[in-house]
Amino acid sequence: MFALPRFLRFLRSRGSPVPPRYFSGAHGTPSRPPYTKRLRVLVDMDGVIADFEGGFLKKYRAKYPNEPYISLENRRGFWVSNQYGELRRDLCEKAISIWESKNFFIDLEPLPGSVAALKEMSSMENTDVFICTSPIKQYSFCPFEKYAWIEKHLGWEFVEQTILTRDKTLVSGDLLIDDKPDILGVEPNPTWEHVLFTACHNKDLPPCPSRRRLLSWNS
Ligand SMILES: O=c1ccn([C@@H]2O[C@H](COP(=O)(O)O)[C@@H](O)[C@H]2O)c(=O)[nH]1
Ligand SMILES: [Mg+2]
Repeated sequence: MFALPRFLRFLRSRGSPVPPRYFSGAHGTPSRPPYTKRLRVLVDMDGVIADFEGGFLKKYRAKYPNEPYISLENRRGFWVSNQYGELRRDLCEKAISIWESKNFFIDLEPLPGSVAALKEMSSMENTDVFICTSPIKQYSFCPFEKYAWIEKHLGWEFVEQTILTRDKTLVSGDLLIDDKPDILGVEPNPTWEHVLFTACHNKDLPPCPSRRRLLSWNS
């Protein structure tokens, strides 16, 4: 399990220079002196840099003060709507209504340390950082607000680095930092290695020796 400083050292070790014969452009000309292979890090948004779970619970309790709720301590499983539906069938729709509402995504708080960590990673030599996030299908507000959130908290330059996709397996990268335990799509062999970001809903999953975990953005 990584804490942030060790994770940053790991990134530095992954972004090491490679000899020119392994990395050249057209006609054998060097593509990017001094012959380095750049490390491409894909970073998820909800549950990794934006506090989706905390923002959801706050707005759910404000909208439905008399309904039962699930504390963050007791959250299990990636899908909030499923766990609320198991609590009581109609609560599934009530949960969905929260993130389908205007201002849900723009109002999310950054997770502690996430903004500084993204800026630090993107300033590292030979490292490209992209935000890779799945918008909800009810698209009235979510895609716009995700871009607006990124500009607000990370700056305009990160908007250029943003990928909105419902299928992350189609995006190429070296690492994908994501809180979802199973990232599936049409591509059975994505190029990236999934680093599981610890969140309230996945904290109790048994350790998996083949998968790295990042504990948080704080050291
Ligand atoms: O119960 C839920 C919980 C989350 N969502 C939405 O899924 C995506 C998750 O995106 P990631 O890029 O994997 O973080 C996000 O848009 C949530 O709003 C959901 O639909 N149901
Ligand atoms: Mg996520």
